[in-house]
Amino acid sequence: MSMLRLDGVTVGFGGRAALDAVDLDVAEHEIVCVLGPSGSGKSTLLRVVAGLQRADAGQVYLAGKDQSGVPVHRRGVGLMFQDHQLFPQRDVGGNVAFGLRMRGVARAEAERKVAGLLDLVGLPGAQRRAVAALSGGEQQRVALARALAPEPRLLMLDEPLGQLDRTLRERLVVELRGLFGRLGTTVLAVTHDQGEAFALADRVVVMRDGRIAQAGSPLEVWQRPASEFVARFLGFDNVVEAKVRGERAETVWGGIPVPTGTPEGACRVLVRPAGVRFASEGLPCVVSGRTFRGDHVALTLRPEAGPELEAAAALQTAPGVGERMRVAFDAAEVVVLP
Ligand SMILES: Nc1ncnc2c1ncn2[C@@H]1O[C@H](COP(=O)(O)OP(=O)(O)OP(=O)(O)O)[C@@H](O)[C@H]1O
Repeated sequence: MSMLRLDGVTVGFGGRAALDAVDLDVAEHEIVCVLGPSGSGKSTLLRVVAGLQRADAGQVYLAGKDQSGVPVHRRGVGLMFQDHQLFPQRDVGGNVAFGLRMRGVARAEAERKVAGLLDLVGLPGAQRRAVAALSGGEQQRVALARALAPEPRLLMLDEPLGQLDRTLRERLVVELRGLFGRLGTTVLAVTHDQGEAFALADRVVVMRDGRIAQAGSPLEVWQRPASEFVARFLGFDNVVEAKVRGERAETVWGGIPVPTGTPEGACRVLVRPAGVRFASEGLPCVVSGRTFRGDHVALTLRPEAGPELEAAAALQTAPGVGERMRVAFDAAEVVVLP
């Protein structure tokens, strides 16, 4: 069943569409991450679903019911914002219990629930701790427990891990995915960090100028970016003008193999860095940059002609800046862009 459905939702600010006829379905128990550059409409999307922002056109449905005119507190959605907005004067328990007390849950029941949630987010027994004395990551967990407490049918997260350092984010993202899976929570999260989105989501939605540029599983979007915009947003910059003839695309980098059935004629072609292979014959290049990436070395190659190329090399054998080599392209890593 569809937990959330947006049908042609449009929101305009001063003649400009922050959301432009957006259609989106989120299934029950699904985790959907919305990605996109600054100003693409991600926060507006969350706000319109929460009821904090009115749609100029289109409908929002929650569990099949049109939400037009339904106020925020009656939508049954949980919200967690970037700056997690904990109440500094309340202790951890008071913060997590907030939504429960608002709903008139009895004290003993609320206390039992708070204890369970704190266990769940990895802060067992933290009820009486002062919020101000917690680390950023601990505060984030408290905010999450608070958002989960009323058992929202849809949990919405706006840059949930935004202010945390990378190591903590990478750990929390794994924990969150596990937690949502165990609870069966339906999640709509917004982030500008693609690593976070790809690690958390069952499905990613890439936005551009108020529209959905692509939606699909992390693997689909990663392997088959639907446009040059999505490809570059994901950090793939090996894009070149091409003319397809048969199973080859002629480019300034020379011939690039393309999948059988690719339409003939002009297009643009993306070669993922993994598909740029050192070869005895092929395009002559000079290494112009070299960046250590932990498990590999990212190389920038300057070819004889055309834009620079990015390649990945093994740590032990990566060439140095200034070295000359030839490269060939692997068909499996080539994507033909419309
Ligand atoms: N209350 C508002 N009044 C006027 N314009 C707004 C308002 N809220 C958003 N906008 C505009 O709508 C567009 C989309 O904004 P939105 O905050 O949804 O983008 P975003 O993708 O969440 O960006 P960011 O990643 O920077 O948070 C932007 O051009 C923004 O300036």
